[in-house]
Amino acid sequence: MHVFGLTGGIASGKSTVSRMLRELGARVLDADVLAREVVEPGTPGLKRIDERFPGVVGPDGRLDRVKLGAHIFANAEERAALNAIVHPEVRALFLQKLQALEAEGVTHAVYDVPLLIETGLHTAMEGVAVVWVPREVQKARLMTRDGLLADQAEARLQAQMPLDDKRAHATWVIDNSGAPEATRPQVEAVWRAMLAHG
Ligand SMILES: CC(C)(COP(=O)(O)OP(=O)(O)OC[C@H]1O[C@@H](n2cnc3c(N)ncnc32)[C@H](O)[C@@H]1O)[C@@H](O)C(=O)NCCC(=O)NCCS
Ligand SMILES: Nc1ncnc2c1ncn2[C@@H]1O[C@H](COP(=O)(O)OP(=O)(O)OP(=O)(O)O)[C@@H](O)[C@H]1O
Repeated sequence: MHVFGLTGGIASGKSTVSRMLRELGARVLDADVLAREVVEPGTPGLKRIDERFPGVVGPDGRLDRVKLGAHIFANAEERAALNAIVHPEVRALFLQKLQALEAEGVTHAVYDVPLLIETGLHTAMEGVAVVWVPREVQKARLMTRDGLLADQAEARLQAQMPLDDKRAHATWVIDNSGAPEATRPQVEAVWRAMLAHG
């Protein structure tokens, strides 16, 4: 199995690129989706979160994501504690999903992970695509999409590794600063390059 990483920054267009890859026939595993699955009601992951972060599991037995998000995005130590619970579970589920794809006969898969480079996982990938836009474009799209003020958008940008640093780890840089029509052919070229492996 050939596995490639896809990453970017907040509002850089990773979801847009992931959708284009799927349209081309790529099988894409999404770490954000896996991270939701491992904290479904009744999972050992949710039990550990409930123990470590009292009050974030509601009376319905579901994780209050807004509450936990407000808590961990404001505090690096608490964020690390959450990561220590969730990331190993995500890793195990990823390997399980990968095996299932392999059993289906899939030879090339893409793993879409916002924190791919921050967690060092990029070194385990056969290649890494980084969705890049200039910082001003990133900030403007973030403000528009999430209805944020400039300083709120700035705080979120500052919680992440800058895209200019991420691109230094890229096998392929997808420049999403133009119209989607300008991004699509780049995504096609990256998918062709991925398929050329193996
Ligand atoms: C804190 C939680 C409950 C907030 O949930 P919410 O539904 O509001 O956000 P969602 O999960 O859709 O994430 C949105 C984006 O936030 C960023 N983000 C999420 N978790 C983290 C983190 N631990 N550190 C830095 N950025 C993060 C990513 O860019 C992600 O794409 C949730 O993000 C979570 O459980 N995070 C820990 C797991 C994790 O690290 N997930 C990221 C990929 S494995
Ligand atoms: N090429 C483009 N031109 C104009 N707008 C775009 C383009 N690509 C994406 N956008 C818009 O920018 C915003 C961010 O894009 P998208 O949601 O794909 O980013 P993302 O990297 O997946 O973000 P996050 O990780 O925060 O979920 C969206 O509102 C999207 O519609």
